Amino acid sequence: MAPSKSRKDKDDTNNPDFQLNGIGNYLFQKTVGEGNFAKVKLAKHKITGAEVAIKIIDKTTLDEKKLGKLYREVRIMKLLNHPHIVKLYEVIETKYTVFLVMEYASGGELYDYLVVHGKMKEKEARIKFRQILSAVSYCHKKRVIHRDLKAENLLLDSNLDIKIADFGFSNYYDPDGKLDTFCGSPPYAAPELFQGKRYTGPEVDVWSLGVILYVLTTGCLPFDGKNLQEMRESVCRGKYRIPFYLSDVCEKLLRKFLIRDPYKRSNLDFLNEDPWINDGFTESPVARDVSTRVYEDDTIIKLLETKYNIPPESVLKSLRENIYDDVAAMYYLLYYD
Ligand SMILES: CC1(C)C(=O)N([C@H]2C=Cc3c(O)cccc32)c2nc(Nc3ccccc3)ncc21
Repeated sequence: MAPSKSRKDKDDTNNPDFQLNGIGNYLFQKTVGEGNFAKVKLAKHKITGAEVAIKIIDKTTLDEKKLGKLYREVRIMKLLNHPHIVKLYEVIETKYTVFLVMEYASGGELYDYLVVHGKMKEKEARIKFRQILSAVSYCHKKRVIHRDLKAENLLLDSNLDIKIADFGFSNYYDPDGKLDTFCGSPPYAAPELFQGKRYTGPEVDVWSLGVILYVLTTGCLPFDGKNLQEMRESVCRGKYRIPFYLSDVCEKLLRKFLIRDPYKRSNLDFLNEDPWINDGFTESPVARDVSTRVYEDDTIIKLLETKYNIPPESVLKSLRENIYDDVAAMYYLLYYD
């Protein structure tokens, strides 16, 4: 941590970038979130007026290992392009700071939504849960696991649709390999993580999804404890109360997620025929790849050229070469507007 100055203000760092009122084509508006290495500000794109959220990471506070994790998070965010995952628009890096310009989810955390509105009816929970499953299944197909799925990381946009955020704990996984980093938040962590066992990857997200389904439909956590030891015992015992109002099909679905044996709780394919998941829908949320949104949309490229004098070839170059620069950001901001 950079030596703190005598001033007691929030920006307790020597990093000059933290005193800015904007960066690139963006003007900061207000702080939306604050962590120990990063700050997230709501910002406005000067040219299109679009609202974005900019995650500002102070590199001077990161050691080699944490810096490596940051660049891995950015690489993974660049890979992901799904309607229910927060979109990365632009990456701006200075000597001291990384600015991740991302989609702003104006509805805030699903966690806060549940605190305010209480548990969801199964019909509403199904819609939200299908969105979450579609996004997580998309990640798993790209060999990416999130590892910190929880109600606090599930954001809502202005239509109250799900936007999965915070891939800070995410990683690639090898279907034949093993990972051993204990990640995530205890109430959502799979038993094998508490037991320090190595794991493949998707199965730890599958457990967290079971906890999320329980939280959506009951407004409570299935496993709880007043300290980590009690929490661990509760999770490893794997017993949780089923409220009377929960439907049989929902109870059966919970049982498919909250299986203590990681080898039985393998991946999300079991959802294709699940009656609760597919009630009222013709297609499973994990069936096919709904995610790749159409890119190189001619109308947007034309608009960028006529209204903003951006040559089409430079837009296509940035999009095709996965360069998250100001040109790509213009395209995304107009495309998602
Ligand atoms: C850039 C990105 C993805 C991000 O890192 N955060 C932070 C910041 C606060 C926070 C949180 O409270 C939970 C998860 C992620 C985050 C974002 N927060 C939002 N909206 C929001 C709006 C009102 C309250 C909370 C979040 N949109 C996009 C992001």
